[in-house]
Formats: sequence, structure tokens, C-alpha cells
Amino acid sequence: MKIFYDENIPYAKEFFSDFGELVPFAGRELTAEQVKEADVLLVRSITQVNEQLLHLNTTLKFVGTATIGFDHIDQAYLQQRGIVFTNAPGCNAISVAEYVLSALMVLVERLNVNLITKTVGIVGAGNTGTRLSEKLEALGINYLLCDPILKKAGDSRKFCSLDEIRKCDIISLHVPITKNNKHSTFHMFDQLVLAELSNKQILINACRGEVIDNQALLQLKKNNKGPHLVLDVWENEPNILTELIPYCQLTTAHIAGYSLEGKSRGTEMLYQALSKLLNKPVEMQLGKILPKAEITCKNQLSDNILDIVKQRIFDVYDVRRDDEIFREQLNIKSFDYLRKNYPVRREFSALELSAQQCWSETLKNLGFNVKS
Ligand SMILES: NC(=O)C1=CN([C@@H]2O[C@H](COP(=O)(O)OP(=O)(O)OC[C@H]3O[C@@H](n4cnc5c(N)ncnc54)[C@H](O)[C@@H]3O)[C@@H](O)[C@H]2O)C=CC1
Ligand SMILES: O=C(O)C(=O)[C@H](O)COP(=O)(O)O
Repeated sequence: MKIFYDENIPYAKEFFSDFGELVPFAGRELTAEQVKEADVLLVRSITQVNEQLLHLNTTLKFVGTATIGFDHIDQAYLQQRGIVFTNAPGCNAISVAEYVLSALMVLVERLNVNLITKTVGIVGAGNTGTRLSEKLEALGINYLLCDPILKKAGDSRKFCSLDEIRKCDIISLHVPITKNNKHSTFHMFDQLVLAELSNKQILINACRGEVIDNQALLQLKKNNKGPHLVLDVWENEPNILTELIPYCQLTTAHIAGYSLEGKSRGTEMLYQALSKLLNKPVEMQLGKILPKAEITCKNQLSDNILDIVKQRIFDVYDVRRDDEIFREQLNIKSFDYLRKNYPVRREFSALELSAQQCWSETLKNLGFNVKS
């Protein structure tokens, strides 16, 4: 069996060697000729999987993307060919939620904001939106959820409209990119919507770049208007609108979901799905492969709970590191290079803390590994 896998899939060898011959490929460069003998194709979000790629292949049985997003997959075509498809729902939801939290902690400092008095509007209450809401709840920060699809499906949580979200102090986007349906998200934040936002609000996009009209955003910012921006994702990646970068408070190369755990969970989920398809026992576990984290905790300088939480968050992940790399290196290295060579980042759960302090419960609820 020939298993073609994107070279950026972590632990592919560990998980898939027993299934057959492994053939790595560069995500944006895979051709129909190369993949024509594949039995299994494992991709990440940058490989377009469609008829154009697969028309020479007659052997493919399984396509897996080690990501939650599947806008790069022509599912109807795969179905028509009888090829089993799976994505990796939730694999990186914690990672994105921790990215957002780290960004909020930076902006609290920089803009002198009292988070406890603010409301965060979460658009999309799926895996990531939910993880984020849980972390905000742990901190006692008010939030609103907008997800008309889950509301209609009978989700018992309280939902609000997008109009209400637009009035929130902080808006964080966690929707898939969709076009031509009732709940399309393409340019959900277009010129008209963006123009309504004030320069006191914060807009965070860590889902898909096309949810915000980037040109309209740039024009607004050039006119000294519009919200504070945290942008992880961009229209037309990897050829992004670099003019927007100086107008962002924080800006990164689509790495919100790139914790080691987040990326590797995607691999593990594909391994589980392929094992099921081939009736093989699930013998490998990510927990046994992941290295022990090396995280240094800085001394906490305050007894204020939010300051303590902020320090522990930055100990594990300070988004300013990625923002600096992006601003300094994007002229020299490509967008894809920065993603491919992303430094190791761990999730809060990788930091073991003792439960002696009164704020331990808060840290535990945020996802830190608190031992009693
Ligand atoms: N920056 C990054 O590294 C990452 C980006 N993503 C992106 O974030 C998106 C969300 O991720 P997950 O929460 O894991 O996906 P998910 O599929 O679990 O949740 C998405 C939610 O959005 C809702 N939704 C769809 N259209 C909507 C609309 N018009 N208004 C409000 N809600 C709507 C859906 O009902 C669903 O509950 C992914 O589709 C992906 O494109 C995901 C992971 C990492
Ligand atoms: O899971 C998703 O959806 C994402 O956006 C991933 O973080 C994308 O990562 P790559 O597949 O582009 O490495």
C-alpha cells in the first residue's frame, strides 16, 4: 500500500509506517502524475484535493486531512469515486483558543483594557468557539455566542445574532469559509460591516482570511478607522496583503492551530480513521509519543489573579514571539516557509503546576495541568 503524506504532518512515520510504503510530498507542489499510484492520501490545508489532482489515480481508497477545515477538499468528487474521506474535527481547537487568549493578554497590557468589564463576541460556536468560551468562563469574562446553524440544530446554549456580536468589545471569528448558502461566511465582515466597528473594538480572525474583506479593512485602517486587529489568517494565502501588517496589533502566519499537540492530534485522528477503515487495531497513542515539555516559569510579580494567569499563559505561549518573527522575517522568507519552520509551541496542559495556591482552580479550568 502506498501512503502519500504532506511532509508537514508531524509523526507521520510513527503512525503510518506499519500500513505500507510512505511517500512524503510538499503540500503545494503535489501533481496528478506524482499521486497516481497512491492508495492513501494524507494532506493538510494547502493541498487542493479534486478531480484535477486525482484524475490519473485509480487506486485511492482514503483521503484524510489532518485539519478541521476542509474547504480544500472536493468532497462530492471523492464521494462519486467511492473514496473514504475524513478530516480531524477539534484537533487544534485548544491551540486556537489559547492563541486568542494569549493575544487578549497582550492587548490588555498594551491598550490598558480591563477584560473583566468587556464582552467577547464569539462567531461560530463549534469546537474552537466552545473551547474559547470555556476559557473565558474560567476567567469570569463575559461572552456571547453566535451560531445560527447550531441554534437551529437544537443546541441548548444561548445564542445571539450577528448584529449583537458586532457591538461586542472584542469579536473573535471561528467559522469555516463557506459560499453560496444561507449562512455563507465569505466576506461576512465586508466594507459595510467593518465600517460600523469602532476604533475601540478588537477584531480577531483566526479562522479563514476570506471571512474578512482584507482590501476593505486596509482602506478603513488607512483612514485611521476600524478596530484593533489580531490577524492570523489572510485572504489569498500565501500571497497575502502585506500592506495590512503594520495596521495590526498582532499578526501571524496562520499558526493559531500550530501547537505541537494540535497538529499531532490531527495525525492521530487520521491514523484512527484509517485503522478503522482497514479493520486494524488502534495501537498507537499520541500521549506516548509527545516529548515532555520544557517550559520555564517566570516569577509572578503580582498577587492579582489576572496578572498571575497572564504570566502562566505567557510562560507557555506568548503570541508576541510569533508576531515578531512574522514582521521581521516575512520580507526574507515566504509565508509558507514561516509556517513550515514554526518553532515548537505547547498547550497549557503541558505545564505541570502544583495545586497549592488559591488560583489553582482557575488555572486548571483554563487547561493547565494542575496536580494536587
Ligand atoms: N488559524 C488556524 O490555525 C485554524 C483555523 N481554523 C478555522 O477555524 C474554523 C473553525 O474551527 P472549528 O471551531 O474547529 O470548526 P467547527 O466546525 O467545529 O465549528 C465551526 C462552527 O461555525 C458555525 N458556523 C458556520 N457558519 C456560521 C455562520 N454564518 N455564523 C455563525 N456560525 C457559523 C458552525 O455551525 C460550527 O458550529 C475552521 O473551519 C477553520 O477554517 C481551525 C483551526 C486552526
Ligand atoms: O485545521 C485547520 O483548518 C487549519 O486552519 C490548520 O491550522 C491549517 O494548518 P495547515 O494544514 O495549513 O498546516
